[in-house]
Amino acid sequence: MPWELIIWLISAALCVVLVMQPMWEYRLPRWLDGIAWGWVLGGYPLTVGRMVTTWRRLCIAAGLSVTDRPRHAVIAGDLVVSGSALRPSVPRLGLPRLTRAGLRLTIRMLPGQTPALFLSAADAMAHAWRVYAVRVVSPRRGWVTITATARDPLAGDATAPAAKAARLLSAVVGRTEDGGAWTVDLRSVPHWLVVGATQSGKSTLLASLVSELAPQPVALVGIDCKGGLELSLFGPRLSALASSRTEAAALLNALVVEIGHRMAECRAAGVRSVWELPDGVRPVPLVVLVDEVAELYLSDGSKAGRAQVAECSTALLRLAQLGAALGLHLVVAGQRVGSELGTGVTALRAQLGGRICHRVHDEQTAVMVLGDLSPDAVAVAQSISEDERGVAVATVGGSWLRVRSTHTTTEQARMTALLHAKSTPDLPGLVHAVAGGEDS
Ligand SMILES: Nc1ncnc2c1ncn2[C@@H]1O[C@H](COP(=O)(O)OP(=O)(O)OP(=O)(O)O)[C@@H](O)[C@H]1O
Repeated sequence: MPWELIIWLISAALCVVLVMQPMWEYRLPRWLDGIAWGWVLGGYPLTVGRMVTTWRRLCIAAGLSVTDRPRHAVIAGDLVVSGSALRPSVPRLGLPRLTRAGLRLTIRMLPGQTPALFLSAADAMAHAWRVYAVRVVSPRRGWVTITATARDPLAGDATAPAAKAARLLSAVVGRTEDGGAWTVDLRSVPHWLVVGATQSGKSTLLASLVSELAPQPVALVGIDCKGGLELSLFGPRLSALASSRTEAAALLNALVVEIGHRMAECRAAGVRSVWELPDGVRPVPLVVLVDEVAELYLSDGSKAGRAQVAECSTALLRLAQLGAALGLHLVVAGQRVGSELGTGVTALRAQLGGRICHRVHDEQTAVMVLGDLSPDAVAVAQSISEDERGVAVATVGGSWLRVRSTHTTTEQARMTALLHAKSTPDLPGLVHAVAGGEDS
């Protein structure tokens, strides 16, 4: 049977299966819910066909080919002809593996090639394969992983795929561009920095995070120097809330004292972290949410103001440096975290290993958030438009991904906080510190 006929028969069979989708889809097991069958049965085979047929031409046109022959040849005596070899080598196309929203393949680079070459060819690949976007990362030396996304999975209403956080301090806060659940896991990455212009979706992300952490046995502590406007929504589920810089300084100092106690406990038990303490003895994990961090660093110029900024800055830095092993986690949000706020904020930023960058106004902000960990993500963060609220670039498992938070409304956040108010751990030391700060 000629190949053409086999391909035609397979295509016809796939078309019939697609047309009959309503008749068989409801019989499928639940774990197959939400699969884009149009992509699986139609788009995926077509895209693989395009990849196979265009790969060689694409590599040559996009500069991904190499030639192992010399660029000139001696024809006779001192007559030399130079030029490009007629048949350059191209990297071997790996096996395209199906994902929920597209496909992924791994390619071994040829000697002398660098990931930057493939990175700059990403747009050409998306064009040749007619997919929404292509992303290239290099998980290990000599290899690149190419992820093609069929359509933008972050467009439209952003509800996270039905997934449950697997363990304590981990929260499913939205979805990723490859169609999976976006999980912020504070046990793997203890501290996070969330940056974005006004109305980009920072508070909504914090609301999703709090909604996920609220049912867990953790203490949530808020610092919101915008008068508590944002975080007071979660009031019933917060163990303490500071709504001015004076209160914040008092609360941060009380947290430093708390981690001092935890350190002493660990030392007495001969362990290196609270996670090694037995269940009944281990202190409750603390998650400190800071909204608009710049407010902690901006002083009115007075001596007292400067002293308070220094106090907050030192305390936050100590918490970031020592907190992870002692069950204290920071989630710090703001519009900018530049060096204009002082050296303290730069030192703090270096301690916040998890980064989430929403839409930003300028390149420097994106560089500040992602430049040191994922320089190739800077341009992607800058391309987030005003309409893409809640869309961000986030560091995920040593790499980065475009993500979108679950759209948690003010009302939903308030209800969740009320519902789980009973699980709020009592931390009188922190509450007294805030009250003391309020009085002074
Ligand atoms: N994931 C999302 N999906 C849909 N809409 C969203 C999403 N995230 C945020 N929004 C919408 O964007 C708007 C701004 O969101 P949000 O208040 O979280 O931004 P922000 O960065 O905290 O702003 P500000 O700094 O001014 O407080 C809200 O109207 C919200 O409903």
